[in-house]
Amino acid sequence: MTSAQDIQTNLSASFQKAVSNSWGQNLSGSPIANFSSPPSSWAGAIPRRSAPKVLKPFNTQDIKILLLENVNVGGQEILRNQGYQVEALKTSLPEDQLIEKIRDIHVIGIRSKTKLTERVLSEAKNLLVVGCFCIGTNQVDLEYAARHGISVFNSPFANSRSVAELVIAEIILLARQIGDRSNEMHRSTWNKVSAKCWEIRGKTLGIVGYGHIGSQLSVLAEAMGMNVIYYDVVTLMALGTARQVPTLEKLLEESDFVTLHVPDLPETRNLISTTQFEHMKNGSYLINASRGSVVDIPALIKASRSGKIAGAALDVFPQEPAANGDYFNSNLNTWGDDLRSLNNIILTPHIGGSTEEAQRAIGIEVADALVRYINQGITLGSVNLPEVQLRSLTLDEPEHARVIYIHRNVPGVLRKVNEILGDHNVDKQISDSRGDIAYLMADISNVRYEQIKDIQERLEALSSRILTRVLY
Ligand SMILES: NC(=O)c1ccc[n+]([C@@H]2O[C@H](COP(=O)([O-])OP(=O)(O)OC[C@H]3O[C@@H](n4cnc5c(N)ncnc54)[C@H](O)[C@@H]3O)[C@@H](O)[C@H]2O)c1
Ligand SMILES: O=C(O)[C@H](O)COP(=O)(O)O
Repeated sequence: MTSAQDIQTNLSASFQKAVSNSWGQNLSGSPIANFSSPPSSWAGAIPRRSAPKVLKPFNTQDIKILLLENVNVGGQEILRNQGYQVEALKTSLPEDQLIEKIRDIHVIGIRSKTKLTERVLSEAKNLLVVGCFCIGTNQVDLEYAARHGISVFNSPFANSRSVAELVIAEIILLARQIGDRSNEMHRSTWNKVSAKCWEIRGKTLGIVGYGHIGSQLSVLAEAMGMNVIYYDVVTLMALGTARQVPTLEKLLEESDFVTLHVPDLPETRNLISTTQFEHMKNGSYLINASRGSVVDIPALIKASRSGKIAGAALDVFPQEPAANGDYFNSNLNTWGDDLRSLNNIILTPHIGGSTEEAQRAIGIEVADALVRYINQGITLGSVNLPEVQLRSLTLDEPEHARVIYIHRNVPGVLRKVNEILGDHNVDKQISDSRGDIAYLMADISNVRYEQIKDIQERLEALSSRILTRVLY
């Protein structure tokens, strides 16, 4: 039988590249399964009569994963238990170091700090998949990734509750000026005041962005006796007695507390700036735990100095340091010192989602999605590729192959693909598209190793190809 090594050696230049994307190039083990003798990663592992065991493709120990920004150990364990090579770092990396590392890896796991720009991704020749171990995906060039067949996953809501709880705490802290009182006590000053300190009962909370976090917050705030209004670009069902208002201006004019829960988008940059502060009630409060780009910080400083707003809580900033340490100063940004000098401004280092519960849940959710994608090509939950799934093949189904063909969504591709696959026994096939990109998954039975090579070569030769993988 032809070995995987032999096949790789004989490949044409273009096929070499394709195989690299489907695990072969630079990997020491077999690029695709040997159908007569299964890979060592699963050979002999399962008693014949046990529940069907999902097939693992290739030698999983050949998969190189880089995890940045202190990804939770629960997630790390899931990946290590697959046999993948996992390097986990506690911080993000400067761009030059990131580029150096990303050249060699198949999978990268990041949080909100690591910027996977076109410049960085264009160096990532072997990269198949990105795991954002957080909610936000604005730090990744999703379109570039999709055009190069790199799937991106995130955890859409595992830290929503943690953020909502932080905001509830901040509403009370701001209303009672707790940050200032605590700072004074730390400097040994006793300053017992009640002027401009309020209960939150009966006050109006204005939520901008009524998604996972905003709606969760709505329920908690109402339970504490607040009136809740919200503004969102889409019409959404109100929870409890909350009420959607038609414009941002209306929300700003009615609210005692304004809290922001929108994604970072071109339309949300500086969503709250000088004009919006003018619309806010005198002596109201602003909370931002969404993205630093959403608030115009110099305008906030002005609104705070003039007494227009009575306080603010900021968890996110336009520039944030890559690691923990003494960084929040004017070396990082021009306004850091001004912010620190203001009264009743609570500053936290992007910890909205930083709880044990949230980080563990995110770690597990994203690591599971990565394993499903690496081992089975399943894109459920992908934020930039079509979501496609076929059931897992088992050891009871020998001589099967799963073909994955990511391609440009242009007319006539399916006919050409099926001319290639049609010579074989295609058990199942599914295809879906998202904008310009389409994802096809087909399970083929009674297929020999040599035939797989032929299928892969022919798919690779199609002009629509972005990436071909053959699993099992
Ligand atoms: N501080 C943290 O640690 C932390 C943690 C989690 C999430 N976040 C940030 O919070 C954001 C919101 O999270 P989520 O899970 O609630 O997101 P989500 O996608 O569930 O909800 C966002 C809502 O904002 C709305 N929206 C979009 N553009 C808008 C606009 N211009 N005006 C008004 N509404 C608009 C959307 O329609 C949606 O309902 C995330 O994108 C992320 O950037 C921060
Ligand atoms: O997008 C998110 O989930 C939050 O901003 C949290 O990001 P982090 O994982 O970097 O703390």
